[in-house]
Amino acid sequence: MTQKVAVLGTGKIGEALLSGMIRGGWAPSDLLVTARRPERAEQLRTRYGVEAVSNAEAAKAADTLILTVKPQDMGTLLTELAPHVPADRLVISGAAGIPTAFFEERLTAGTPVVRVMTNTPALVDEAMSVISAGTHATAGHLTLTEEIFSTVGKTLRVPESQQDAATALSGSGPAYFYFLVEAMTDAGILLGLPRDKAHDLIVQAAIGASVMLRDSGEHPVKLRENVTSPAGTTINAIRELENHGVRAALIAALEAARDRSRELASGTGN
Ligand SMILES: NC(=O)C1=CN([C@@H]2O[C@H](COP(=O)(O)OP(=O)(O)OC[C@H]3O[C@@H](n4cnc5c(N)ncnc54)[C@H](OP(=O)(O)O)[C@@H]3O)[C@@H](O)[C@H]2O)C=CC1
Ligand SMILES: O=C(O)[C@@H]1CCC=N1
Repeated sequence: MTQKVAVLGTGKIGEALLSGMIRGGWAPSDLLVTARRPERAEQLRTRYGVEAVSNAEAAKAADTLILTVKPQDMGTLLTELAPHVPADRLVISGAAGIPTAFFEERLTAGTPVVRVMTNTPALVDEAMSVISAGTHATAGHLTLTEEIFSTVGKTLRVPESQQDAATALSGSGPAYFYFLVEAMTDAGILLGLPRDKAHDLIVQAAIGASVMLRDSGEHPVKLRENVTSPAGTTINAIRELENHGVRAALIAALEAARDRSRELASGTGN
């Protein structure tokens, strides 16, 4: 039986997933989208050849509903949606922080819910999508969720108790790397390089390091040691990073992201 999937609240993450599913072979006729603004609905129709419908219509017509609104908008969306969602629908949440229990409390008793934290590299099919089952989600629901999200990259199942940590590491993760690239490009400017060249040097270093991290099978410490020659240049840089507490700053930063994910659990943003 063909599965019909609806993406509700098709913003950045919803569109990244939608486009990935189409690249992955899903027929646009099996996909529905919803948007808050008519011009956004029209944009999605034109770009992807999908039907844009109301949230209520999506709930009635699709077997699987993927909710990709901001955590602060999830309560309002669920209030609108709940009367229209039969208990045999699979509901997938892509929102940070909000536990599956939040959905289960608001939807018809027994509705299967799966929580997913993906990231923006979905746009280039290099996402990491971290998946957890709610109380009523079966192995089949998890497999279907993996099928959908594997169109945009890798997937990983974790217990829901690890989702806030996963959000801090991989949901927000790309932003930390962009931040580092931005800072190191500034360093290049300080050292007298033109901005475009500094950007290219750092981005290629990041790509090379990423591929080695993924493919070499070596521990990051070993890879770093291989770059760090005795009395060489790298150890001078590493000493400054340690002097400035960069390791401690990163640990504190990810802990703060994990804490914010926990705060978002209420669906109010507070
Ligand atoms: N950005 C990221 O890197 C990641 C985000 N996430 C999660 O994904 C979710 C979406 O984030 P993101 O894509 O960045 O946010 P966006 O604001 O880009 O997308 C959310 C979309 O939902 C629409 N919307 C809000 N309420 C409704 C409604 N009632 N009916 C229909 N559409 C509605 C918004 O419309 P309008 O355009 O009018 O505001 C917007 O287009 C969040 O929950 C976030 O936690 C997860 C992983 C990574
Ligand atoms: O910053 C956020 O809240 C979202 C969730 C993970 C990445 N972006």
